[in-house]
Amino acid sequence: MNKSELRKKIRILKHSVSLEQKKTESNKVFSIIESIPQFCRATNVLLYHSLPDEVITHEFIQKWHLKKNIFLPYVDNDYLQVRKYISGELKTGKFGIEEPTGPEINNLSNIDLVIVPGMAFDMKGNRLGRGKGYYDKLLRKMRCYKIGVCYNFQLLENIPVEEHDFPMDMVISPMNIIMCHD
Ligand SMILES: Nc1nc2c(c(=O)[nH]1)N(C=O)[C@@H](CNc1ccc(C(=O)N[C@@H](CCC(=O)O)C(=O)O)cc1)CN2
Ligand SMILES: Nc1ncnc2c1ncn2[C@@H]1O[C@H](COP(=O)(O)OP(=O)(O)OP(=O)(O)O)[C@@H](O)[C@H]1O
Repeated sequence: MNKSELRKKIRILKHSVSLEQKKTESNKVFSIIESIPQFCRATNVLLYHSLPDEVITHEFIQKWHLKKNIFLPYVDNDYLQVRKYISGELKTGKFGIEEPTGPEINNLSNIDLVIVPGMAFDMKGNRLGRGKGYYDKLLRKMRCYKIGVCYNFQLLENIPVEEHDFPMDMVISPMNIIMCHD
């Protein structure tokens, strides 16, 4: 199956999960994240503000934003830029995503951990995104630990990989913790 066929398949599967189920599964994913050392020792965490079909981050952002520095991406033409999340300071951007309006950071090397959404991930840490290449371009500029998060049905044995795709170090679903490097 190629990338666009896979996206179609995942989109259909996403409709079979209720909001209640999504909330329960998202809580599981983020309680796993709270237990892993890469999160515990991180000061600066790049998260995402979830869309309705993604692992839900809203409560997690609220819970942690005063204890750690939480950063969120925003779409700037063909690239993602990063801003610090400040409570309540969000504005709907391109694609209907709530984006931060706080101070912009240029130095991505200060980010300790990035938590990445995806349409699907595989056991090697490969990621299938929404097909715009935004995260691929951002992640290759970042040296820090990268965790992909998804629901169980989004974790696949293999997904097609292209040269520009950037792999995760770990993938977490409610039922699986995949360490992607040997
Ligand atoms: N919550 C969240 N924030 C994110 C991303 C994401 O995937 N999730 N991004 C990850 O890159 C960036 C935004 N990229 C996005 C790219 C496409 C679509 C989207 O809705 N695409 C439609 C098709 C729209 C079109 O082609 O015009 C779709 O998937 O149905 C959304 C976000 C930055 N912020
Ligand atoms: N590092 C890069 N530099 C330039 N173009 C890139 C880069 N990475 C990806 N692209 C372009 O982005 C397009 C979409 O790539 P792909 O289908 O892998 O996106 P994706 O990872 O699924 O999406 P996203 O990262 O936005 O969630 C491709 O046509 C590719 O040419």
